[in-house]
Amino acid sequence: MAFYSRVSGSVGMITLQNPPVNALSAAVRQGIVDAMHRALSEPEVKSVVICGQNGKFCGGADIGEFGAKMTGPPLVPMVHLIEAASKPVVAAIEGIALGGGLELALSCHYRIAHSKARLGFPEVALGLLPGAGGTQRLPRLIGVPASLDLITTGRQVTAAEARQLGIVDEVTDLNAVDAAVKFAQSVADKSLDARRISTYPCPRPPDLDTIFERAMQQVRRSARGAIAPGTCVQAVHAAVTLPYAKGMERERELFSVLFNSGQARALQYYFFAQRAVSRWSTASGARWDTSKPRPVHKAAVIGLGTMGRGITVSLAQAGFSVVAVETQEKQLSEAKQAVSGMLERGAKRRGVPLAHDKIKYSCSVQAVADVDLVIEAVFEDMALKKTIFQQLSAICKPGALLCTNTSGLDIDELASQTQSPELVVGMHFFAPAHVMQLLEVVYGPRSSPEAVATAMQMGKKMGKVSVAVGNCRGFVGNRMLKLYLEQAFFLLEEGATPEQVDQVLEEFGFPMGVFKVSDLSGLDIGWKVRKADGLVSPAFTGTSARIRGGSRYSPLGDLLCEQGRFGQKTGKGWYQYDKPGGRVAKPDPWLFGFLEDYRAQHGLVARRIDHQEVLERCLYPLINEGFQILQDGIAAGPEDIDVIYVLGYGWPRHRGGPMFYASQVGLDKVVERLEHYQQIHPDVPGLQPCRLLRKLAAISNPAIHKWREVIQKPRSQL
Ligand SMILES: CC(C)(COP(=O)(O)OP(=O)(O)OC[C@H]1O[C@@H](n2cnc3c(N)ncnc32)[C@H](O)[C@@H]1OP(=O)(O)O)[C@@H](O)C(=O)NCCC(=O)NCCSC(=O)C[C@@H](O)CCCCCCCCCCCCC(=O)O
Repeated sequence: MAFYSRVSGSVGMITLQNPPVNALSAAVRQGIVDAMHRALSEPEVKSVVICGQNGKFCGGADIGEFGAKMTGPPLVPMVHLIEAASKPVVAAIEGIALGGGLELALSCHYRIAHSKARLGFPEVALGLLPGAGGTQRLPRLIGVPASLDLITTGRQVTAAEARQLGIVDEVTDLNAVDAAVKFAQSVADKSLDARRISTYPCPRPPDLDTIFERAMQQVRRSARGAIAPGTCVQAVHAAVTLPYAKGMERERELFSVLFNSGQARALQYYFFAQRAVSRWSTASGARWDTSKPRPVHKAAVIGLGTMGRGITVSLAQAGFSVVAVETQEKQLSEAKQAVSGMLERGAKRRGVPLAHDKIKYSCSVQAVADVDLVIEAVFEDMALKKTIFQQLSAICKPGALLCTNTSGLDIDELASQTQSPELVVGMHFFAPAHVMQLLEVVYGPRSSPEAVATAMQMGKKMGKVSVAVGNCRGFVGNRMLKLYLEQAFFLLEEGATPEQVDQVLEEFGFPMGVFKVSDLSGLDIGWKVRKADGLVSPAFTGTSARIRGGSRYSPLGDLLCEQGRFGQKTGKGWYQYDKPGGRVAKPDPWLFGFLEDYRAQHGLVARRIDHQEVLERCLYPLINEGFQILQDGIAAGPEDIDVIYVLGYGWPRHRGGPMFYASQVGLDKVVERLEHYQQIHPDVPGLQPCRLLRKLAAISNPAIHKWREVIQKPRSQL
């Protein structure tokens, strides 16, 4: 709701009250409309201030209302009522003015912001455009180029930048509401003729066409199939080419297209999913709200390869004291240099002080004796990790949390090397660890709720989105990825090329197709894992070359590695590059010949494989594995999987994540297509729809938020 009061005798004060972000729910809109009418009708009131409770002006329209039938006064007439008011209205912006919140502020005649406030139009990230006049008022106020930047990217600006752009009239370090009240008194009798933004002419720079062409090209390049950014450009175009009223009609039309799109549904689902994962639970019932994290002041990182360096930077930037350990002298000095460079670049980019003094380097594991938490980040080698965990258990102080950055090894096996297995959890960072937002927090059967809570909180402090997952090979992300990679290899055996498969996946919205990603991360990584698993051996020849454990296996990746083709780093992989370390992937005629010979050798006949098959074969087995993961209780809900895939694996956000995508395709359709492919490839177990998927499909596609009711309670793991 919105609360009306009178201050200093002549100022009507409207306070938005809808915690936590004062979103413009039906009740808030009704409250504002009622309060405006009251303020306008009271003769003693000479001016009005609009502010938000608890230091937050307004987080915009209530996204939770978008799925249901709209009630209450609509937003557009509400902002028109404010702008048309005969008494000056001043917005007192504290904390945030986002989306509809900024539109509300733009309908006021003046805007006073606190210096710590952030302003912006994040609608594009929800698959929308500012639909309450934002696309028409902002260009009139600050011009087309700056408006295009803010509206198409969703970039939020500080109060200082907002002042520079002309969005706010004054910035204060003091109480913004008090400042707004004083300001409102000072303008009480001033004419409002020049204060109604909708009456301003929209500036028309001479190179207008070029500006819009460039904006369109820019959004096409970065949007990867998302429709909202381009539609935002069209809406801003209307502000320049149409009178205000017509521009508003066009904004409404374009908003309606986006509002009713699947992409908006996906992005809004994702918005809530990303927040839902912080309310974690484990298979045994440990929960975020009943588990207390331990205090962590000092942390250690063991192993300063690429991952260890990124984790060190991330910890130091989050304010933790870090002991960074690398036993090889040469590696240690290289790491010091690399970490310094990363910190300097980070400080410059984020405008924060350097965090060099947070880090102490050592080449002895003994240096971690007094830390509260250790993150082991050595090679993916179980024997080595076990030795380190034995050492850590002996060296670390009682109660220290022992974490591993393994990307898929058994947490419990590592825990069993220590005296306190309840203090062992996985903290699986994604490369580059100081940049990527995702953290999989992996609990083993013996990890304590307190240990999980501590790792989850550490992740949050490091600016990560932490997702709690159970212990299994590959955890959630890499376990599902295995099925995706496997199908990509099979498609090559059957006649596809890496370019074809990658193109289909990139058109779907992945930033890079599976083969380009493989070249980037290095083919040798998977090869080492397969070798350790006993899948690579000269013994597998003839008819057994393409079978492991009774199931179909493609040795294509192994064969490339045997040729020294490890991807970008060697200048050759699934593609060729102009030099080792080169970045631009080019089709490689050698590979086509290699694939032909391979097929001939194994009696495979290449066939034409269409776009749809590539997509379904790559995505549906991955999705099916996601259902298996839910069935096994490894992830608590579909949101966990979707967040992992969007933040860790480049799944296009406007498709919501693999589980949301499946819900949109229709679970019965996914089952039907998997069964179809399984009939053709009976030797591929990943094509067999799992029990949970079949069960959900059979009860006619329940909405994704209902799936948890169907997922059976798995057996206790803690
Ligand atoms: C605000 C934040 C920056 C705060 O971040 P912080 O980290 O502090 O906290 P959290 O992110 O964890 O959030 C806390 C809590 O609050 C929930 N929440 C946040 N914002 C909203 C919101 N806007 N609505 C609802 N709930 C919100 C959040 O979910 C958390 O709760 P949870 O229980 O999930 O943990 C940060 O939260 C943030 O960035 N928020 C999003 C801000 C945003 O995107 N704002 C824009 C919203 S969209 C909008 O404003 C649209 C407008 O332009 C105009 C729309 C016109 C409307 C017309 C509607 C007509 C409909 C019919 C049309 C039909 C068309 C046709 O068919 O013709």
